[in-house]
Amino acid sequence: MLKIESLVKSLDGKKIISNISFSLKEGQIVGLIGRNGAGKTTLFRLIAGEYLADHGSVRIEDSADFRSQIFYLDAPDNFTNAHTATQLARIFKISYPRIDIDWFESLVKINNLPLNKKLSSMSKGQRGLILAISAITSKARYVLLDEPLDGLDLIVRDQVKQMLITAVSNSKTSIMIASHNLQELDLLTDRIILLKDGKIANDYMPGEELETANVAKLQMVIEGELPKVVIDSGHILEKRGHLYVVLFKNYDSKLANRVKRTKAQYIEELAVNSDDIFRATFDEDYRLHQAAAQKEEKQ
Ligand SMILES: Nc1ncnc2c1ncn2[C@@H]1O[C@H](COP(=O)(O)OP(=O)(O)OP(=O)(O)O)[C@@H](O)[C@H]1O
Repeated sequence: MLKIESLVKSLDGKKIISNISFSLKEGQIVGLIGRNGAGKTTLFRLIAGEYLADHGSVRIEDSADFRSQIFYLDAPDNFTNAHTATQLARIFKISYPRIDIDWFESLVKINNLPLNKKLSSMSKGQRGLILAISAITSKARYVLLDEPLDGLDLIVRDQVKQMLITAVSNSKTSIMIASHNLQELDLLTDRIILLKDGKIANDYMPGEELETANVAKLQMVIEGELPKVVIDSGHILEKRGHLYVVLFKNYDSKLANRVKRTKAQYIEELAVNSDDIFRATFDEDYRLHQAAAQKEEKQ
């Protein structure tokens, strides 16, 4: 198990990671989400040992061989581009001595990718596939991937996802994926960690968010004026005629009663997903933005 305990990191005098603790179990795919600049890459760099933490620790229980157990490519384009797939596998062997080069080469071939062409002359999707193949065949127990599916077409994304799922189910690998594609993460991951203000704001299993996040998504039919509770505490996600989909955070029994007492003709609770959790977590950012826009309008 990879144990992260009380990690703290400041950059340029600003606290980016502020007391983060969690463990990564074997055989899990974990999503890491947060707004731009939330500290996802910084956290990966700390876990991979590229940054020294100001405080706290990253440990792998039952292993002293730390480096070869964590696969992380920081800004992969920088060095991988200058090499062919065959060369890369041999370079990776220095850091990951257990890399299975035969398996690497067979996966490259199965995916119709060239072994002897520099990555710089491949497309983004082809490079993405080669990096996913490298991560899996490295035999590192913990794989950290920053936006691995970004910019890849649907078919390549499915191929990468298939490889990641096979890797965790066939071995003791554990994969952590930083991504802004929350819908994709909901379907791919066993667990999602949401960063806000340098801390873990939520840690949940997709599909079970409702119990942990206290967020409700209601489909409501409202004719006439919008009820005050919807304006004050809700976030309207959709409107089609009189049909509204409204998100509520901190949805406790008091708020539920206020909603029930409205003149809505029909109310139905819908399943909550990570997009909803994310919006609810950053609700104040919307409201600040709205207030600033209104102020601008008045001037
Ligand atoms: N080398 C650095 N020196 C100073 N500040 C940095 C450095 N790297 C990152 N930061 C700052 O740390 C914060 C977190 O950056 P980080 O790249 O970890 O965020 P992120 O969650 O990965 O963002 P994104 O989703 O946009 O990729 C940002 O405010 C960024 O400006």
